[in-house]
Amino acid sequence: MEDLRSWATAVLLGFFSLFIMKLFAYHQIKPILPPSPMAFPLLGHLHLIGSNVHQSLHKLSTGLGPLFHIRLGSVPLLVASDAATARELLRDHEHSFPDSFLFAPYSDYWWFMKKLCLSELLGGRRLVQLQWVRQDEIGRFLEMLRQKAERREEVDVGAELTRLTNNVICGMTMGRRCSGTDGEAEQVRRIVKETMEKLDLQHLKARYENVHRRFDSLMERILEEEVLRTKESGKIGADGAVRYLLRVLLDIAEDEGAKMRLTRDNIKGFIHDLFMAGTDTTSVTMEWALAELINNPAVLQNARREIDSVVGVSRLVEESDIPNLPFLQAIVKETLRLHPAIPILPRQSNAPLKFRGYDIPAGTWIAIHVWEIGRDPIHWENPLEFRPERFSAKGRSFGVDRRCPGISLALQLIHTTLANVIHCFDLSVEGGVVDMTEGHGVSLPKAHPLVCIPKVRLTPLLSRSAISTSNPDEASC
Ligand code: HEM
Repeated sequence: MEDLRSWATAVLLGFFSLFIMKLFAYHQIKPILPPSPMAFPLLGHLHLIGSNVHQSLHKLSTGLGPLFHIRLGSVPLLVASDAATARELLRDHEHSFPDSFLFAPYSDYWWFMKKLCLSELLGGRRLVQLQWVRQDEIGRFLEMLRQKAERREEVDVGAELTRLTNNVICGMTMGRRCSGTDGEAEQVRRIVKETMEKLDLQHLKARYENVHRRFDSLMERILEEEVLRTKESGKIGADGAVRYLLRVLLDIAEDEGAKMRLTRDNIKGFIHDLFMAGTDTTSVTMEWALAELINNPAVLQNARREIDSVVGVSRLVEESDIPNLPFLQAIVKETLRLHPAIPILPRQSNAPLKFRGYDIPAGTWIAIHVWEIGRDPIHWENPLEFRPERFSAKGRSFGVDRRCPGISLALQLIHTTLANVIHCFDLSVEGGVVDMTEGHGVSLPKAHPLVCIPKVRLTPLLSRSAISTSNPDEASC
């Protein structure tokens, strides 16, 4: 009996100490996480996320504050939705978020491609060298508007701006006009559009197979043509003509002694990423800007006055005019504030981190809520109003696009296109006011296309002869 009692006591003591140890371990290990709403098992907070992810996250931050966490299925997501939190997170923990948004994670390959991108496509010298591509495409765009105006036809401005941007990137990367009889630009445009529509926060890096396959076969055809063209015409660029990015990449792929060995898949993936990163972001920004200008005629008049006084009324606006058009630049900044082409900037932490006393596990996705930061009433007076004057004060800026290698190209194209449309046309929509509802998609498109009826304001400028389309390297296109 005595044995039984001491045995039972020992078992009880064992259970008790196990319980104490578990309790201790639980409090030791359980991370302290930022606020979070009630979650469902397995689903987590998926039920709280609608088709407009940035708006769903905005609703959540209204209740939970500027730093909260949710779980999308098994994917943990930390959301930073005010400027101070985002700045602190990016500044103090930048080394914990090494993944690049589009390209492969930081690696020798990433650095190599990024350097190449800057030296052969998006850097200052190359931008100047390929200015004629932008000028030519803007000329064609203006001419299309003129013809539509003459015929009093409607224009789907967003679709035309996407075509323009696409043709510029096509022309600058591959030295060819992709638009035209073979409709390649159209195909690229549709593929990029589908990819952008299908990407969402739960599939940040998802590449849908059929979209990929179609891009792949299109690029394969272009690569074959490029190889054939070089065989026929010898090494392009040897005579000082422009070697386009595609040619540079093919040369590296063919060079057995090259430091970085590139495969055809690398080349196709790289070009795909450039289209993905550059097309919709740029065209959607121009479309929102024009929509805002139609809805804000006083701002439009100010912009027009500025352009008329700097450029006059007898020529088109050129890239070299842009530094002298500060109000136009303010219009673009204000557009990016209210309608950021990337409303949520994603990062992923590669190591556990401590932030404001919270434990953020490794592998957590971080969402910098750019859209909400741009509408924060603490920083912006009447944040929902389109008031470019707020950027007229020197030094005021907006945007988290430090790591965007294409931003100089995008701004050149956006400023020059907008300036010329403002200068040469009056755009109006049925009913007089543009519906500004946001649609779905990563690049914050409009819910309803901007369909306008253009009217020519400065007639003599827009005959094709007035638009310089001089391609210094015409033979290679
Ligand atoms: C208004 C137009 C544009 C906006 C608002 C924009 C914005 C951004 C942003 C916010 C990022 C992410 C940066 C980060 O992760 O911190 C990015 C990345 C990138 N952008 Fe842009 N972008 C625009 C146009 C372009 C254009 C025209 C190109 C090139 C043709 C381009 C190429 C890229 C590339 C390659 C990346 C990935 C960089 C990396 O992974 O490190 N972008 N852009």
